Amino acid sequence: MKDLQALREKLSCLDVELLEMVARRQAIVAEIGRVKSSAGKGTRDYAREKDVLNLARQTARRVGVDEDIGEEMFRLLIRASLAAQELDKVTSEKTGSGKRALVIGGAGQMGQWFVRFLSAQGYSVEICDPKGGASGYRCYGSLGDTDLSQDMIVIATPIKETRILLDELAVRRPDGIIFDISSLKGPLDPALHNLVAAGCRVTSIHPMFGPDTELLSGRNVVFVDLGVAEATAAVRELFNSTMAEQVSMSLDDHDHAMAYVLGLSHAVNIAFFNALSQSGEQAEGLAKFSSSTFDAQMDVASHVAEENPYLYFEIQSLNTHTPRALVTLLNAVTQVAGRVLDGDEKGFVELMAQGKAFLARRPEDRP
Ligand SMILES: O=C(O)C(=O)C[C@]1(C(=O)O)C=C[C@@H](O)C=C1
Repeated sequence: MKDLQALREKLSCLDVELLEMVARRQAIVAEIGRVKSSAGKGTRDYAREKDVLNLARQTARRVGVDEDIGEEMFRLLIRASLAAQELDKVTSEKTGSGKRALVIGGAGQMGQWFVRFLSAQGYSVEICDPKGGASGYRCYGSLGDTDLSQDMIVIATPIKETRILLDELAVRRPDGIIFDISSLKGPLDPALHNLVAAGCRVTSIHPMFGPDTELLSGRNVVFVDLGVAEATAAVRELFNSTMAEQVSMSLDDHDHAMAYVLGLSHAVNIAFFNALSQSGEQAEGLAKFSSSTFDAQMDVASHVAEENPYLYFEIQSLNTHTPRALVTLLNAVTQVAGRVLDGDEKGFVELMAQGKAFLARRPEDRP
């Protein structure tokens, strides 16, 4: 027993040293970030990352550590480097210095993300939300309480509410740049164009990431330009100091894509956990025999089950492209069932081959 305690104490000392070394690494990484930034270089350097990971694998092999563990550790460290360098860049560029921003729906999850993001850029952020705002921010209970004199107005509210707010803004015609972050654009089409017609500087974006996201590398922000180039350029500028991929799309192409990217993937997961819950099986029981595929699918499904069901219903029901996506899903399930129940091995293998060929076309460099 004494030996065990002595060994654990030795191990704890090493763990502390390991973390001290991580801190030293991060200090150097911060310096590298500033050097790259002042030389006008991008934050991410894939070639260098490859070298870092190769060195990690080689060293792991030499010292008798599993190579995958060596690589995993350094992937994690690189992610931490990128997140720190990105935040440093966003904060140091101070794009919003001396300017005011209003986040409507600033108490919601994505609203809070924008409050933090704009504050980091140096904006003086105000919140409009009946639920109140975070402490330290000026807060309005309703749109009627502010004179809308802010330089930037973000609308981060549910889709139906956004439509009403856009109509109100079209009447009041604020001077600032206006943008919404809704998951669907079709339901907002008339209201957005109303604002354009009213002479407002408005654009529409869709951040393709959740409110917990800290690092924008590998994440997409979709821009739906409404013909007011100045507004789109101003909102693009907000993301220029980040590593987010800026993607342009028309309003209809956006909703068409979202019927699959959001609608189909949500529906598959909702169907999956409901099939399980209606099967009579117990989650605890299944967990005992779970396979890696089942665990991975359960993780995604659990994530979906935690999301806001009202928002998820809006994403399904307000998209005119949803019926097509859902019918495609029904057909696909029917096909799988048909080939299995008919004992059609050749057909089943063909289905899997088709899917494999489709998936092989995904780009490799995802975060
Ligand atoms: O070498 C750099 O440019 C770094 O910023 C350091 C580092 C790393 O953590 O090793 C981080 C991000 C880059 O994409 C590559 C490597």
